[in-house]
Amino acid sequence: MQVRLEDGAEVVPSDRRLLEWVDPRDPQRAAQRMIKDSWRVLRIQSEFVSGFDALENVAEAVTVFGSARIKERSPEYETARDLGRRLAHEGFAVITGGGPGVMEATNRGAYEAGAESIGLNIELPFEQHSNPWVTMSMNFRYFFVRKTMFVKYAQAFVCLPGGFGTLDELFEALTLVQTKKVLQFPIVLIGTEFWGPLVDWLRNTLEAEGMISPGDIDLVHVVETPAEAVAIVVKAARS
Ligand SMILES: C/C(=C\CNc1ncnc2c1ncn2[C@@H]1O[C@H](COP(=O)(O)O)[C@@H](O)[C@H]1O)CO
Repeated sequence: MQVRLEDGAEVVPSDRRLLEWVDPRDPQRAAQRMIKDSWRVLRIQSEFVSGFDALENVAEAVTVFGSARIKERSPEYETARDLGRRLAHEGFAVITGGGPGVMEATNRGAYEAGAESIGLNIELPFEQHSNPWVTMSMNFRYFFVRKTMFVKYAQAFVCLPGGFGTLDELFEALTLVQTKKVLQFPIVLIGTEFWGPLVDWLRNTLEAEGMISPGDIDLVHVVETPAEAVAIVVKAARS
């Protein structure tokens, strides 16, 4: 499943091939299609099978999201590393996207503390390696298959500051909890200054305009430190 760069060219990831629209009126494009979408389902199925098989014996785990762009030795990196370490000390495995930044730092903290440290990587159009701080690594072709694993094998989500990827993962989790697809699943955001304005907007705009129910906001816990985040996760998991 590894993505390679061929002569510097971008490799087309499987997700893009699946999502691109092929105009059936254009015989040339239709003929160029390497496999039909219907047969692509078998590849998707095999990715679910290998994910379920690899992860079925994971004990209590917490999935951590956050920016792929923060650098080693930055305060944000050290916060994520501290989070990984603290989760490990409480007996949790950590699951991340397996990439750089927050993912690497969290895996590193857990790894250094002797816990199971799982990286669920994703095929991207540019070369992508798993960070080295994992005890188990998988590389997924499809975002939606990988996201299923993030939720299914975790007892909670913790989000550190991040960009589109982190927001996507956060709001997917929120929707699943709001619609009761998953139960008893704490979602904790670390960083009051970073997340505060977003939560204010959720309250003052979404809730005020009736786009979410009163109480939906309570699905997210905003805290300042990894210690506070871990306390929430532990309380929920042990209750
Ligand atoms: C852009 C950079 C690296 C990309 N590599 C990634 N590897 C694995 N997972 C990733 C990567 N980029 C995004 N993700 C997922 O989204 C979240 C972070 O995205 P954000 O936009 O940075 O917030 C993260 O939790 C991953 O699951 C830098 O070299």
